[in-house]
Amino acid sequence: MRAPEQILTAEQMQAAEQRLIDGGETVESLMETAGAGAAAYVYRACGTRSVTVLCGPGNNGGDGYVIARHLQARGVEVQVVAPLDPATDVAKAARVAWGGTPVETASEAVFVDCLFGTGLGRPLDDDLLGLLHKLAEAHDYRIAVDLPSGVDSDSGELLNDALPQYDCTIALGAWKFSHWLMPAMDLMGTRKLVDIGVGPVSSAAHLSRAPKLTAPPRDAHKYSRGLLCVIAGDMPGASVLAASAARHGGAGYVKILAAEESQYFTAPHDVVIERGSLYDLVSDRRIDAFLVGPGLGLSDQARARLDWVLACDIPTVCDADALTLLEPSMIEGRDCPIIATPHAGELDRLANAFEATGMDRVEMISELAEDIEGVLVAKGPDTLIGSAGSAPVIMPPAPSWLSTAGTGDILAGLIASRLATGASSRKAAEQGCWLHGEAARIAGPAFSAEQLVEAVPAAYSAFL
Ligand SMILES: NC(=O)C1=CN([C@@H]2O[C@H](COP(=O)(O)OP(=O)(O)OC[C@H]3O[C@@H](n4cnc5c(N)ncnc54)[C@H](OP(=O)(O)O)[C@@H]3O)[C@@H](O)[C@H]2O)[C@H](O)CC1
Ligand SMILES: [K+]
Repeated sequence: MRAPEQILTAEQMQAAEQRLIDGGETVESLMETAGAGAAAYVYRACGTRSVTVLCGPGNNGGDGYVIARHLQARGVEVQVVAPLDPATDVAKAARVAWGGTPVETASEAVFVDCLFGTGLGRPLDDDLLGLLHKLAEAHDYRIAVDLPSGVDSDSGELLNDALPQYDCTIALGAWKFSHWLMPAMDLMGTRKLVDIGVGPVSSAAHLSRAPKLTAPPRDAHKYSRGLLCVIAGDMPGASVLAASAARHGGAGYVKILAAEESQYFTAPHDVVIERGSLYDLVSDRRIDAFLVGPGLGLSDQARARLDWVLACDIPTVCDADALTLLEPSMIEGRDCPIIATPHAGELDRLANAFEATGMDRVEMISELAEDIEGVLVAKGPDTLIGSAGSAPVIMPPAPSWLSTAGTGDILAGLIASRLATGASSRKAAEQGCWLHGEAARIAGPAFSAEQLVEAVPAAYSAFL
């Protein structure tokens, strides 16, 4: 069984390679499969346009010699630039099998970067970086094999300040984290994956798969579909926006719970505003989920409201100000999960509050999910979802137009709505993110938060 969405660390990739070799493959056969698969992608993208392959000293370079040989066999004119001789036996053999003579530099149509892959251990030195840029600039179509040279495979960090932008990146065997994490993600261009027989790796991270949502059963009613209560605070506008979005996320009934003395505000007619003491309002046994945080404020009253909601031990989404106020003591003794939806700044604050510091972002998200005994949605251009006891999930990139005020409130509302329908906390988080990203695609360029909300029903139908 293939696992095309799994995302492997360099170490997991090596172990998977070793299992294939233990199962009868050889490094040579793996490199041949990888190189032939990559050459097929290059040929499909570029036909017989002339190609320059930059080969490094390791097996990424080895791939490059295999690619050069396969392209030449298809009648493509190929130059190889090899600033460093092959250091591994299999790469040396690949170079011999290619049989050509490398050139110092070249200026053709297509550039194929096989300088470094998952074995990059340190920043490129100035000579190599200069050559990489010079070749990239001398070609009008740029392909990176396995990874753009200069990125760190596991973290998505760039080991050199400025690296070339690619039109296409061909991953070998499995996705690596840097294919889907910023800033490396931005260099990739379109991403392709060459299957070399790597099977499922237990506990591997994976790309989130589009959800399959359903219509309510025939005998459904608003309570059976789920009652979500959004807690209003000092700035009710954010909770109104979250509640407006939640109406379209699957829950059958959305209310806003507001303190008696809070400022007057309005909401769409199909969102009920209940005013009164929170103690009384949250005691309704029909409540299936809470959303607390959007517009909550950071006052003592806000902290008290958060404390009380968490003490109810009902599935709860904590967003925005609730993440600034959240302390470990507030979730002690809870059985029901919480879903935290921090942006980068709130993530750092949570990491300090829960002492999950000194680790890279992927580890931190998994650690924090364990600490809050729930799910953590680390929002960004590369959204990562960590959940207690499970491997991390990475969301496919969503439109950059989401970088506008209010879209965080909307995401929180959609996740909370999914939670109210009875979806598990991890599924609710993924489904909410999918609805959010699809609504953004449907809303098109330069949408406002309100237009994003209006696009959610069409987004929902995309997953039915
Ligand atoms: N995973 C698979 O299924 C397959 C992967 N393939 C390809 O193999 C590479 C990984 O190969 P590896 O040799 O481990 O790594 P690299 O090719 O990236 O290069 C490592 C060599 O480069 C040297 N190195 C590292 N950093 C630098 C640097 N900044 N400057 C100069 N030299 C550097 C390193 O030597 P050290 O000095 O660090 O000891 C290594 O010599 C993978 O990405 C795939 O492309 C297989 O082809 C097939 C299957
Ligand atoms: K490369």
